[in-house]
Amino acid sequence: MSPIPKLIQLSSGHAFPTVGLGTWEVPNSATAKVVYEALKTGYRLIDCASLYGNEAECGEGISKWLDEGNSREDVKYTTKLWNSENGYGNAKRAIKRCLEKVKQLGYIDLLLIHSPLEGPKMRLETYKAMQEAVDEGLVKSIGVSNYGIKHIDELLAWDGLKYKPVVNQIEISPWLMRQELADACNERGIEVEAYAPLGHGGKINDPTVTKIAARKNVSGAQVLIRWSMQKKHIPLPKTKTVSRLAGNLDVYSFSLTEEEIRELDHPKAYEPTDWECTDAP
Ligand SMILES: NC(=O)C1=CN([C@@H]2O[C@H](COP(=O)(O)OP(=O)(O)OC[C@H]3O[C@@H](n4cnc5c(N)ncnc54)[C@H](OP(=O)(O)O)[C@@H]3O)[C@@H](O)[C@H]2O)C=CC1
Ligand SMILES: O=C1Nc2ccccc2C1=O
Repeated sequence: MSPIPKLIQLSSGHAFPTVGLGTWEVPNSATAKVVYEALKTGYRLIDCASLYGNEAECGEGISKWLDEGNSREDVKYTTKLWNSENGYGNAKRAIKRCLEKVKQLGYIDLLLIHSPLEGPKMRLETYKAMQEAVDEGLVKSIGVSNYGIKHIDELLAWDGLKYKPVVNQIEISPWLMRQELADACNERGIEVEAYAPLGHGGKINDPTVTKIAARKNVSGAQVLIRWSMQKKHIPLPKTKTVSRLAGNLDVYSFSLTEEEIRELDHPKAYEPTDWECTDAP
């Protein structure tokens, strides 16, 4: 297969890394160091959310790396508006709060609506505030998370749409393939970001994963991250363990065969590890 590039271009025109670091449940006391070490290791995408409570610490880790002479354009920082931050005025205030937490960065690269759960009116009002944040230069690109096809099509059909969502961040792994949703995103020019690509850590020691990992002389985590990349997702593996960072990013120099991909695929499985709201009304 042809090599997977380190960067792709989003529909907003901005470059975006093909693997990122998840930061959910990274303790506040560890976040700045993990993020800084991740950037030194070569990560260029940090995924956070107002829900996670460690936005300021992510900003601290990124700033430390920038202070060493690195370029702001080379790192992408994502955050997400939580359900309670939906609604036009509410979202406007929340966006300011998000930016205030990482003010050294100057802007947010990618802002997502965390879920569709608040219903059609709130979803579109929130998105209106997000679009205005792009116009105000607070945010570079906007997108959605946990959206099903009907939520995406609602947004694409909205007469107020000015900036298409660049990504849909959803849980996808070999045990939750969501092929129809992923295909629909791709057909609409929306990149799929894969959260919980390691099954929240629970699939790293799966027997098939372990067998393939041994054959390739890589770790189980690397096999799962590479599976995600070969499905054209942008995986967001999380680790709070500095010694695991390098391995989880060392996923560009080997590839899985079509046969190995087939062995890993579980198209009939349905094993979400977090929440499920792609089917919300
Ligand atoms: N938009 C949304 O609704 C959601 C978004 N997300 C995003 O996706 C990210 C990733 O998902 P997450 O649920 O955290 O789960 P992951 O699938 O990334 O798994 C993380 C777990 O795997 C462990 N792990 C990581 N690397 C290795 C390794 N090389 N060897 C052994 N164990 C390893 C981690 O342990 P340790 O940390 O102890 O090293 C942790 O327990 C989140 O952090 C968040 O940024 C996640 C859920 C929902
Ligand atoms: O990373 C996350 N873990 C979660 C668990 C429940 C709801 C949202 C999330 C996240 O965004």
